[in-house]
Amino acid sequence: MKLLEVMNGVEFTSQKPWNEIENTEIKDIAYNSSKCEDGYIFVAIKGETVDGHKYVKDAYKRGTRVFILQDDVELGEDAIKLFVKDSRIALSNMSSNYFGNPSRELKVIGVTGTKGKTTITNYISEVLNQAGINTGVIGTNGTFYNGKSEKTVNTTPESYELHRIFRTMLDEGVKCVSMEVSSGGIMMNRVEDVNFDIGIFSNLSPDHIGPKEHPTFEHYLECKAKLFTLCDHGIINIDDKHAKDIIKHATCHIETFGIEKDADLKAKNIKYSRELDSLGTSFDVETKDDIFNAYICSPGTFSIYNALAVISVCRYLKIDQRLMLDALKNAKVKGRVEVLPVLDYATVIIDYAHNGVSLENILQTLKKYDHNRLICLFGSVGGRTKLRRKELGDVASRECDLCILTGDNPDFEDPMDVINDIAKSFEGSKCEYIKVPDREEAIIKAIEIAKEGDMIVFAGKGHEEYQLIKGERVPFSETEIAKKAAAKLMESRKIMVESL
Ligand SMILES: CC(=O)N[C@H]1[C@@H](OP(=O)(O)OP(=O)(O)OC[C@H]2O[C@@H](n3ccc(=O)[nH]c3=O)[C@H](O)[C@@H]2O)O[C@H](CO)[C@@H](O)[C@@H]1O[C@H](C)C(=O)N[C@@H](C)C(=O)N[C@H](CCC(=O)O)C(=O)O
Ligand SMILES: Nc1ncnc2c1ncn2[C@@H]1O[C@H](COP(=O)(O)OP(=O)(O)OP(=O)(O)O)[C@@H](O)[C@H]1O
Repeated sequence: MKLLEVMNGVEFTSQKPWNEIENTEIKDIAYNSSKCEDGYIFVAIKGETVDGHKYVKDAYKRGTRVFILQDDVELGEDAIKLFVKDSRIALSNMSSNYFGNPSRELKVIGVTGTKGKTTITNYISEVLNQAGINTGVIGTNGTFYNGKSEKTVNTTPESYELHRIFRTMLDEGVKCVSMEVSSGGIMMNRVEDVNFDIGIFSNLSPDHIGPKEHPTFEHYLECKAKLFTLCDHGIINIDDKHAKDIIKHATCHIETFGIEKDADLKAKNIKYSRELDSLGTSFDVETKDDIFNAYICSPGTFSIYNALAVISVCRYLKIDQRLMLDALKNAKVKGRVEVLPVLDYATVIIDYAHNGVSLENILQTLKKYDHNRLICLFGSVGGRTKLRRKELGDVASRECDLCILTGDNPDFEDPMDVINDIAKSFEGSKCEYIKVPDREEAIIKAIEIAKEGDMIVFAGKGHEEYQLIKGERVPFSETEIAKKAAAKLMESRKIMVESL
């Protein structure tokens, strides 16, 4: 490919004459020097940890001769240096060009917000696929299309990976992509050149504020709001207290959904139901010219908000209403309020809630269903802010009858130290608690102590199939452990009954 085709739309200056740049062909783009070889362009990014300009010489040694730079670096005479104002923005533009601007040929739906991104993107894909629109997903749980999957390092991949994935999906017949748009992804210009058709805002609360992330809450909000300058049609949760701020920044057409405030799509007459393998919610959806009933096999108010976002998308894309409602009825997301039908006398749920806000949401939601005790098994990640431990402990000790404090990705920290931090929240609380640092033992304990009508939540790990211990991802499946423990328990009870 010609270098100039890749640079289309990127402003740059160079130390080389135009004819030399014009005649240069390139094989590929790399933003990590270790991937560089002859024929590549190396994009030097000033990172959060290191300055990519440090690795320019390494890329040169590997045979690369074309460089995108913000600062000058001394190199051999044969190097072509293209100077840009911002390497990340240049990488985004170049990646889109290199892969043939695939997002322009796809319908791209971006979902942003503090909570609900993974759930909404996956619901959209399930519903659209069932309606016959081949839809792929990109987000925290990975990349999925046509039954294939790929792991992602970031919720919103780096621009080069993103456009590569779009290209592959497009070549394999995908028509629509439902993707999570993190504030970090927007801050790092990963989605700058994505042609979004629809943007969705779920909600906003303080998160990702700190070193290497957002300096302030306002910055976090502005990053989220930027999505609504990159899309044609914005779908906004009007009940969120920051909806107005998001709309204020938007340049796209806006449509709203909600439960409390006036909205283009409003849920009413909410009813909850509890089955062995699901916690369901039924509600009426009212628009200015229609009213219909919807059912989802997921509990609580936040699930209704997620469903309203999906219904808004389907209406915008003119999906048949019957098809949409049928698909929504069965839509499930791994590790998001996932009911494990392992015990026939108690409800066991796996959920990804790992901060105060989401744990409070799920626990308060579950309390709305008939239950005996509300039991929560949780921990908090090692080596990170102690504030999260306090938030989680405060919420769980307030909302639950019993908590099992355990390990959750302890990494290099002793899980007991994390547990002891969390336990401080239980001083003076009516909620009982036990400490079981090994998460597998904790799950077995939870299954053993379950009584008729109990509601038990394993919070924090959600879809994760590992436990992070001393820098290593050790395979770990909550589902498998719970299944085995329940089967063993049932077997021992059967033996006891038979021996009577
Ligand atoms: C702190 C942070 O955000 N880091 C992200 C960032 O890496 P970075 O800029 O820090 O990279 P760096 O390590 O400083 O290196 C700078 C440059 O030198 C290059 N390099 C480095 C070493 C070498 O030998 N050769 C070389 O060329 C690197 O490839 C890079 O281009 O850019 C990388 C590529 O886009 C990301 O993978 C990486 O995400 C890390 C893994 C991360 O944890 N990010 C989190 C904060 C994040 O982005 N989270 C959001 C979700 C949260 C939200 O809602 O905001 C997400 O979308 O995942
Ligand atoms: N709309 C929502 N509002 C509040 N909480 C939600 C919502 N949807 C899901 N949750 C809760 O938050 C947890 C994470 O949900 P989900 O993974 O969909 O959000 P996310 O935005 O992708 O989060 P993260 O950035 O942490 O990956 C769920 O397990 C559930 O407990």
